[in-house]
Amino acid sequence: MLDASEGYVTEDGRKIGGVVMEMKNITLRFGGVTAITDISFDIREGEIRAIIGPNGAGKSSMLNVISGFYVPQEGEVWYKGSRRPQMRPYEVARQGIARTFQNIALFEGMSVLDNVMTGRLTQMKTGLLSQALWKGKAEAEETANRDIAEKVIDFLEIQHIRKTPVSRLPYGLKKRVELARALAAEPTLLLLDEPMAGMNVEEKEDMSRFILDVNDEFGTTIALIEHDMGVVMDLSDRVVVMDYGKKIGDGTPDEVRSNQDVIDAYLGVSHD
Ligand SMILES: Nc1ncnc2c1ncn2[C@@H]1O[C@H](COP(=O)(O)OP(=O)(O)OP(=O)(O)O)[C@@H](O)[C@H]1O
Repeated sequence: MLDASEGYVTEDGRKIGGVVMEMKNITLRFGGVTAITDISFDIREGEIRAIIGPNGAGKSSMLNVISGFYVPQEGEVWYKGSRRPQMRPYEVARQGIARTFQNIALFEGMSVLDNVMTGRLTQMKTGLLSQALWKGKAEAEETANRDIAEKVIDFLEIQHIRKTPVSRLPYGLKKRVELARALAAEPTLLLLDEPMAGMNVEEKEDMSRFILDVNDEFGTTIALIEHDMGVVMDLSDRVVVMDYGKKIGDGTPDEVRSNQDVIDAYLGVSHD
């Protein structure tokens, strides 16, 4: 089992640090529907952590609790060693948590570069008033933000489309632009909601490589939901398995693969 309090070393030699986020006994209800029942798990620094489970298991709801979009009726969210008080999603984003969405949420009429720049908004320090009063300061911040956006664009190999309106891009590239926008916020924790959904094999391979490269190059901790089991098992260091709102498995891909509850609930059935 991988539960050493100071972290662990992965099979491929990457050092995983201490706990960066901890969900403690989370219960989330929508009226009479209990989407999440008493779930606890942690996410460690530098880790790629997957949340899997059949349709309706509560995975997106859990991601929405992490990102502050939903407030659970019970339980505690701990981030960087402190209990997180109730916060609005933009405040959570300011704390270094960025996300992508299951259904692409980009500004279709805007260029790739401008979309990626919107990822900097949560990090901007200069308000409108000081922008008016201190033009120089605002310009310096704009330049710094643009530099970060360009760096991310280079890293994800989308320079050639930086001026192209998003509406003209194929699906796989839109997903990559969404990843770029999330990365532009320089997050500590990156949440990916089905990053490969709807992609062909080649696009999935590209996306997997970029996720691994982001983790490796920037040390970004990543939590992701994904249905493609091959992808999940290849990418992830540890996997949480949910079923009907409950946690039925938690461990390395090998541990999860051989867990009978998981096999019964999920792995024996095709969800593509
Ligand atoms: N906003 C909501 N209002 C009411 N019920 C909801 C809401 N969001 C989710 N649910 C319910 O909570 C349960 C968990 O849904 P959730 O979308 O979190 O599952 P999921 O594992 O992400 O599913 P999928 O793989 O299909 O995306 C489902 O029964 C769903 O109908």
